[in-house]
Amino acid sequence: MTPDTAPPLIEVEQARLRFGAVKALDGATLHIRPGECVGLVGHNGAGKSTIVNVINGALTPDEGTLRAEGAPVERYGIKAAHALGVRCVFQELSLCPNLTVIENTRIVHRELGSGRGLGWRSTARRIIERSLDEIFPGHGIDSRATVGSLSIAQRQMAEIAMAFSDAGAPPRLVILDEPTSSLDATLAGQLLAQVRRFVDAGGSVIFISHILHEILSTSDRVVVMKDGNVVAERPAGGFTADSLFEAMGSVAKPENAAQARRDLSSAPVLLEQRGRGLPFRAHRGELVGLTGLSGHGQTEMLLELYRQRSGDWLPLRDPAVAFVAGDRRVNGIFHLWSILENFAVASLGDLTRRGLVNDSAVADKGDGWKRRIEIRTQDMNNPILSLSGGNQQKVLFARALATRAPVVLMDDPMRGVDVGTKREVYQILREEAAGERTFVWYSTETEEVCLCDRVYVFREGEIVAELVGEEINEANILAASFQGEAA
Ligand SMILES: Nc1ncnc2c1ncn2[C@@H]1O[C@H](COP(=O)(O)OP(=O)(O)OP(=O)(O)O)[C@@H](O)[C@H]1O
Repeated sequence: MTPDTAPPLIEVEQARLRFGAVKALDGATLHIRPGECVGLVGHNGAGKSTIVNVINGALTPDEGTLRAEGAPVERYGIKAAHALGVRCVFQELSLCPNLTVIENTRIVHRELGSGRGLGWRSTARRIIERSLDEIFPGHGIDSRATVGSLSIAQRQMAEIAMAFSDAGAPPRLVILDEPTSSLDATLAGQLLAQVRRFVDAGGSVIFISHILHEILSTSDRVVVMKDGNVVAERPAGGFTADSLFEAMGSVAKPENAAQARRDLSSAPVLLEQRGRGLPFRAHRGELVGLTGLSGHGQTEMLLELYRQRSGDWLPLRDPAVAFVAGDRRVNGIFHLWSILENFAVASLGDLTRRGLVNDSAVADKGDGWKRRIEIRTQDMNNPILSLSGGNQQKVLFARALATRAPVVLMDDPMRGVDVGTKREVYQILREEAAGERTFVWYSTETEEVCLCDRVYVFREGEIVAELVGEEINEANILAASFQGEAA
C-alpha cells in the first residue's frame, strides 16, 4: 500500500483547544499516514507543539475528534498513544537529569518491566546503545552517564535514539519537535537519514522544524499552521523555501549577508582571548560568529569571556557584557517568574530608583520589546511557561538586548525561533551593531554563522581557522571543522 492509499494511522479533526484566553488550536485538522514524513511548520505560537501533544495523548482538545487507524478513539491519553506506537521527542528536552541514559530508557519503555532485579538494566542498555549506534555512529555517549552530565546536543541525541528504539512495542509514529535545534550539521544529517530510513520501512514521522531546507528535503508532505489552524498543505515538492515562508505569513525580507557584512578590522578591539589555538578578537560594532562541530569549546569560550567582563552577580547600571543562554530551560529562564520579570531582570540597574524597582518603567520597557521582537502574549505579566518555546527564547534575546551592555555574548540563541523572527532579530542585531555594539554569536546553523563579519571555527577546544569577509562560506567552514580528519 502506498502512503496515499493506506488508512491514516492517526487523524485529528477540527481540534479546538484553549489555554485561558489563548486559542492554541482553532479548528485544526491533521492526518498522518503510514510511510510518510509530514513536515509541520509555522510561526512561534502557531500551535504545532499543541497539536502534536494531542496526538501524543498529553493534551485533550476541548472540541474535535480523534481517530486511530480509521476508528474513533474515546479514551485517549499518553498510555494509549504509546500502545499505538506514538513516540515523541520534545522541544524542551524532557529526560530526567538525575537518572542515567539507561534509566531514562526504562522510563520511556514501560514494557521493559519492573524495577525489581537487574534484568531490565542490561536490556535497556542494549536497546539504547544499539539505537544510538545506528542513528549517530561514533556518538561517544556513555549510556551509564547521568543525563544531567551530558551536553545539550548529547541529551537531544539520547532522546532521539530512545524514540526510535524498539523494546518490544515498535515505534510507528515518531514525533520530532525541533529535533535538530542543538545538533550541528553532521549530526542533523545523520538524524535526517534515519528519518528517511524509518519512513521508507513504513513508519511515520511528524517533523517540526524552523529550518526550511530540512523540512523540504526530508518531508513527503508539508503542513503549515498559523494561529491555531492549518493554512496550507501540499506535497513537499509543491513548496519552495520562499513559498513556504510566505505561507507562514512572514514578511521580513531575506538578508543579504554579503552586502550587510562590514570590515571592522581597523575599529578598536573590545575583546581579546589567547590560549585556545589561534588568537580571538572582536572589534567594536562587529558581529563575530563561532562555529565548528557542536561541543568543541565554543560555549566554554563564551563563558570565559563573560566571566572576564562581569564583576559579580549584582545587576549593574552599566553592565559590560550581556549573555543569551543557549540551554533556556536549565540556565535561561526563571520558571516561576512572569514574562516581564524574566525580561527585566538584567536591566534592573537601569529600572531602579533609590533601591526601588520602578514598575511603570519596567512595564513600558517590556511593552516596547514585546512589540519590537513580537513576543506573542496578551499580557507580559503571564507566567513565562505560558509562552511557546520560540517565544521564551525571544524573551531571553530581549533581556540581553534591552541592557546597555556594549558586548552581547550569544550561545546558539536562535534555537526554536521561527524563520520570520530570525530575520527580524538579525536586522535588530545589525542595527545594534551599527550603533557600535559587539556581538559574539555561537550558532549550530551554518547559515546564521555566514551572516557574521568575522568567523572563528573551533575543533577540539581550539580555534583552528579565522574567516573574514568573502572567506566566510559553508565550504570553508566545513573544511576547517574537519581538517585532518579525512586522512
Ligand atoms: N501551558 C500553557 N499555558 C498557556 N498558554 C499556552 C500553554 N502552552 C501553550 N500555550 C499557548 O498556546 C499557543 C500555541 O503554543 P504552541 O507551543 O503550540 O506553539 P508552537 O507552534 O509549538 O510554537 P514554537 O514554534 O514557539 O514552539 C501559544 O500562544 C502559547 O503561548
